[in-house]
This record gives sequence, structure tokens and C-alpha cells, in this order.
Amino acid sequence: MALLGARGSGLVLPKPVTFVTGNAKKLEEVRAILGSSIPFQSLRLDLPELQGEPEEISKEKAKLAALQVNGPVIVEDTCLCFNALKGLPGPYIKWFLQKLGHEGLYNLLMAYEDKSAYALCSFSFATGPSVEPITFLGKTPGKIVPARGPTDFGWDAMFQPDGYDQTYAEMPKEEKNKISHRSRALALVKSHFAEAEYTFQTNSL
Ligand SMILES: O=c1nc[nH]c2c1ncn2[C@H]1C[C@H](O)[C@@H](COP(=O)(O)OP(=O)(O)OP(=O)(O)O)O1
Ligand SMILES: [Mg+2]
Repeated sequence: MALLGARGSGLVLPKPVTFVTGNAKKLEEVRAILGSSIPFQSLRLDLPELQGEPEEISKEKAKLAALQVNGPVIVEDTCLCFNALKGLPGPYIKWFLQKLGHEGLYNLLMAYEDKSAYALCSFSFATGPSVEPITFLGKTPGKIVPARGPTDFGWDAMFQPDGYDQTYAEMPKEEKNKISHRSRALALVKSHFAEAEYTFQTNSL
């Protein structure tokens, strides 16, 4: 048995961590943000779009992923919450965006002066299928604007973070990755891993 990243006292996990997502853009950002800080592999799988509170959705998603992988997993669920709409579309943003497009989504706020919103990322990590996942939240406040910039990643073109005059889509990637909901949640994931000092068994020997 070989141990990867053996730093001593932490829990020994039976396999490396698998990040499960069907979204290639998320994976790209997670790779860029984590660098080599947490060794992980990825699995492209469309997990069910669940309903409920963001944290619960994320935990449930991790449980489903852990059953599939039969080992340690990390997943995330992303919400875009409009304050004028009491946090909606929230976790349902994927369907809203798919059906309405950027313009239709912007028009939802037509009747409201308040265009403020926040992006919320809920990462959940489970060490295995029978273990309760731990959740890490990252939030970035901003406002909803008519789409500006490339439209190749979700609603990036219509979210302008507070303190910036560019939308997520207009910013250089490194800039988004410094302040994004995803990077804020991942900072907590990194701290957790640094404290937990997990070691991973491999089957190489
Ligand atoms: O940083 C982001 N900037 C812009 N758009 C984003 C971002 N992050 C997620 N998104 C989009 C993808 C999906 O339309 C919805 C979240 O839904 P969500 O279920 O979390 O993502 P998904 O189904 O694409 O991938 P997954 O397989 O990990 O569930 O917001
Ligand atoms: Mg999804």
C-alpha cells in the first residue's frame, strides 16, 4: 500500500478525492483555483438537479456522488440569487437560464429597481457513501446587468461583482478566480484539507 501526500496524523482515505460534475467550465475553474493544493481526479457525471435549500442540495448531491464513486467525493452546487426575488432563481438558475436566456433573465427584474444579487457556491465533501458530507459556502455580492462579454459560461456575462465595473465574463479569468463565489468556498475547502491532513491509499503497490 502506498500513501500519497503522507503528512502524518490525518484520516486515511481509501482513494483519491473525485470531483464530480457535468460542467467542464466549473472543472476548469476548480483546477485553476486549487492548483496542486488538493490532489483530485474528476468524473464527468450529470447528477440530478435537486430542490431545496442550497446547503441541503449540495449535501444530497455529495451523497449521490459518493454512492456512484464508492469513495471520497467533492461536488458543488451554484446558485444565482436575486435579492428583489427573495433569493430566486437560486438553485434553479440552470433551468431559468436555459429557458429564458440572458435577456429573459434580466427582464425578470424589470419591475424592480433593486438589481442586486449574489452568487453562491456550496461545496460538499464526503469521505465515502456512508459518511455525512461537510459543506463549505462561498458568496460574492454583485448586481444583474444586461449581458456583457463572452457568453460561454452560464450567467457570467450578466453578473457584475460589487466593486468592479466588469462582469465576471469580461474579467480576466485570474481576476474572477480571486473574488468568485467558487474561490471563496474553495478557500474554506483548502483550510479544511490543510487541517485534516488526509492521506490517500493507492493501489499501486
Ligand atoms: O461561476 C459561474 N458563472 C456563471 N455560471 C455558472 C457558474 N457556476 C455555475 N454556473 C451555471 C451553470 C448552471 O447553469 C448553473 C448552476 O447549476 P449547477 O447544478 O450548480 O451546475 P451544472 O448542472 O452545470 O453542473 P453540475 O454537474 O456540477 O451540477 O449556473
Ligand atoms: Mg447541476
